[in-house]
Amino acid sequence: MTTIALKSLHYCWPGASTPILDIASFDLQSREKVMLRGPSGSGKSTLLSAIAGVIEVPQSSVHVAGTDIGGLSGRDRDRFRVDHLGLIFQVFNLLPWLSAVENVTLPCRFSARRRDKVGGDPTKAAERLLGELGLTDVNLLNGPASALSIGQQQRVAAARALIGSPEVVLADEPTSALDEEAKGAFVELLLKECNAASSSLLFVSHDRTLEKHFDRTVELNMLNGGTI
Ligand SMILES: Nc1ncnc2c1ncn2[C@@H]1O[C@H](COP(=O)(O)OP(=O)(O)OP(=O)(O)O)[C@@H](O)[C@H]1O
Repeated sequence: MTTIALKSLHYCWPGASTPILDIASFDLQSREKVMLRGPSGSGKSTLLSAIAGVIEVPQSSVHVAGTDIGGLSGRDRDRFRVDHLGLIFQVFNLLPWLSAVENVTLPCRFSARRRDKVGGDPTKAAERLLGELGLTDVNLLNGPASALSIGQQQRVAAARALIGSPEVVLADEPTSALDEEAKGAFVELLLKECNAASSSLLFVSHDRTLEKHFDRTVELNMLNGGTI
């Protein structure tokens, strides 16, 4: 089954003279784990924004988890995003005044679907996920997120993306702040948890050493119809 289906995807940032995205077609299958590579400025983050419905891409076809994103109002896109997508960014965007566990349960506060998929107490689910990702210290789990190291914040961001088993996890260079050993270990954990949640993963990275962990690698320059 296809989880992401893009057809004739074009996008030009306001004021730019050429489109940054010009993609004839791209599919991501259910449970597939794909690495997206491309030079800096080639449009990788822009592509994730189009898939997440953060930017509008008129006259393009973007289907995610069976829904035509372009057919949704802004409000429905926000609802769709929290119901069906897990997002991990380069900057982890944790709420510093909440604890690690409270950050992880946030999607369940905003999405009944994610809460139902947890099928029990979201706090317990958050603690389980954080434990799987190697965070078990109760003081860390219940203390403010502002007290966490970069590597710990990244695990919290991953658990927040995965809670309630979204169909798709989009990760934008989440390993860029980590050393070589920590990068590989984090990707392995992320893939294991995506498998457990039956989530597809589109993972942006420049790092060729991580390629071996994924089902396939897609070069944005090859997808993009000669815009670069
Ligand atoms: N909000 C925005 N407004 C206008 N132009 C933008 C905006 N965001 C990105 N761009 C432009 O779109 C192009 C692609 O940026 P994008 O961040 O998608 O690339 P990237 O491949 O993710 O880069 P990097 O690997 O450096 O993160 C760049 O030229 C950038 O300046």
